[in-house]
Amino acid sequence: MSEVAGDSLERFEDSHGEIREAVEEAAGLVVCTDFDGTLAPIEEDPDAPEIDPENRELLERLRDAGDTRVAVVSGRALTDVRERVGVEGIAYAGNHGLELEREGSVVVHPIAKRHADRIERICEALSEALAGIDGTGIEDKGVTATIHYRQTPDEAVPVVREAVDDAVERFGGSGIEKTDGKEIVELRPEVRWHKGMAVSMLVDDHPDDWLPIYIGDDTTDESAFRAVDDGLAIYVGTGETDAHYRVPTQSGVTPCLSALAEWHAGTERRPRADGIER
Ligand SMILES: O=P(O)(O)OC[C@H]1O[C@H](O[C@H]2O[C@H](CO)[C@@H](O)[C@H](O)[C@H]2O)[C@H](O)[C@@H](O)[C@@H]1O
Repeated sequence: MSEVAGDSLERFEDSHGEIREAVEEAAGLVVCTDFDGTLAPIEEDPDAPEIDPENRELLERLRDAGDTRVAVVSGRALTDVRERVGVEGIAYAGNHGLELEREGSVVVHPIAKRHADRIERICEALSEALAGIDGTGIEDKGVTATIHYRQTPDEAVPVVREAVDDAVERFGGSGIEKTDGKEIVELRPEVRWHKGMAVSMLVDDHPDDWLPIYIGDDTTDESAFRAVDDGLAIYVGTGETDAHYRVPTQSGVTPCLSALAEWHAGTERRPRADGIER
């Protein structure tokens, strides 16, 4: 991973020349983006985030540009992220890729589905165990769950984490694993599947000369950055990352999407190898 401060990771805004060239040389774009902290700012209340309206318009513009695939790839449940983004005719991945909607049809990872009842039991146990701890939230997302402690008093955070460990031990068996995110602990089935694999599936739907792009801000986005290693991986933030470029803050995502849309729109379409008009 590259350490951002003072290392070789270039800012998106300082690299317009090379990024524009990559976009203009590509026959098409597969633009995948994370939701929380990327399309929408991080909020104290996990239920509060709304997509920045300009980002919604830019996703629509990219969708309509021709020779593009747009996808939102989120840790939220599929139905939740689809509603928050509100753009029709694009792909969505929910629950870190365990749920994938392409061309209107939804596939849920079959092993993850089988573990959903364990996730439910853990959430129920945690609702009781954490009822007295102000500011702690449990988000049951079906095949995964998120325990939020952003608004929990600092001294109570270890208590929350311990309660999560206990509940997983009692009801999760060996099938449930824990991961950390931004002021959250997430519980998910122990299956070899992550955002990067969902992104690879989306990219593989398209010819090799299309440019894969991923924009994200959190640890779970790192697998997706690696999945687009031959394209553009854009990290939102100032931490360590495997991405190629960074925008330091969420507000930098709009100019980034806007530049990609503008450069792609200005690209002269090459004739397709199969002779079909683009
Ligand atoms: O993959 P993402 O779309 O980035 O989703 C990751 C998690 O995002 C949400 O939690 C985060 O955002 C909340 C609202 O800004 C914030 O309160 C929380 O502290 C963050 O961790 C969401 O609630 C989770 O389900 C997602 O897994």
